[in-house]
Amino acid sequence: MDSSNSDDRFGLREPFVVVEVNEPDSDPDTKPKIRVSGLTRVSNSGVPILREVCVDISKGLIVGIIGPSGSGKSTFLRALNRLWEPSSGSIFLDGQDITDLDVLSLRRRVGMLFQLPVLFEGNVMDNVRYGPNLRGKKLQDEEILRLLKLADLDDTFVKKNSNELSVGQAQRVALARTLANEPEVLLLDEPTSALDPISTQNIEDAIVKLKKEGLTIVMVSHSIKQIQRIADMVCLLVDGEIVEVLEPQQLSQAKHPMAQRFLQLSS
Ligand SMILES: Nc1ncnc2c1ncn2[C@@H]1O[C@H](COP(=O)(O)OP(=O)(O)OP(=O)(O)O)[C@@H](O)[C@H]1O
Repeated sequence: MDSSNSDDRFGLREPFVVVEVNEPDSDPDTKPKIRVSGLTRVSNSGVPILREVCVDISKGLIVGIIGPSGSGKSTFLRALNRLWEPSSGSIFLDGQDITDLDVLSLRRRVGMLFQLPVLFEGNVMDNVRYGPNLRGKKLQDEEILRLLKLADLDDTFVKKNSNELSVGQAQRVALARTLANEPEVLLLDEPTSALDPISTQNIEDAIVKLKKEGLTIVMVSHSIKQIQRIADMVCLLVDGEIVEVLEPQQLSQAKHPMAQRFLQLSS
């Protein structure tokens, strides 16, 4: 692992941080799952929100994104499935510029779970079936139950109306709905912020299980402990820049002053 800020082997501009080094033009299987290069967002009023963020994310890792409120974590995550277009910079999925992909197919491959879940009208089953239905695939009942179980919901939820659910339950249905699309990458924006400790643990277990099945997971979390429990690598985002990439157990060794302060106050 190299967390250098000055690696120019890929011709990328600084600041450049790699979660895992991959040689250029290497075998497609060892290319980064996601490459973010010079990603910049400037607000309509001219304020920089993301500043030339560069990062490689290897397949099958859980990458935690942490940082102070307003540092750009959600904005970064949303860029990965084109919920906004960058002011400059590029994002590659398996080596392909995501702007060359059809947005719907990108969002099937790169599923996102938002901080506040939004469910469609209808019952839980309708919600879980939605994505596959769009592609002409009818999910069998057993598959729906499997997805709900993975998201820590028992089969009594199948027929519940989506407007009868608590925020935590809706969040878990949203997770099952996202998984129904068989994504390759899962973007999680504080996925357990509305959950009790037992559900949190079950969802963390599910995230680790999904990783073992080969999913690449990028997760924003305010919980350092959670990141230490499940992430393989952590990107520290401060004021729109990834200032450090560390292994979770090395967080106390962060050198950036704002990162140090944030970590001290968070632990
Ligand atoms: N659509 C937008 N237009 C203008 N500014 C925005 C927009 N969305 C976000 N911002 C600003 O960009 C900055 C980063 O926001 P973002 O939500 O990405 O931060 P965050 O690190 O996820 O914060 P939190 O931890 O509080 O969720 C903030 O200053 C926010 O006010």
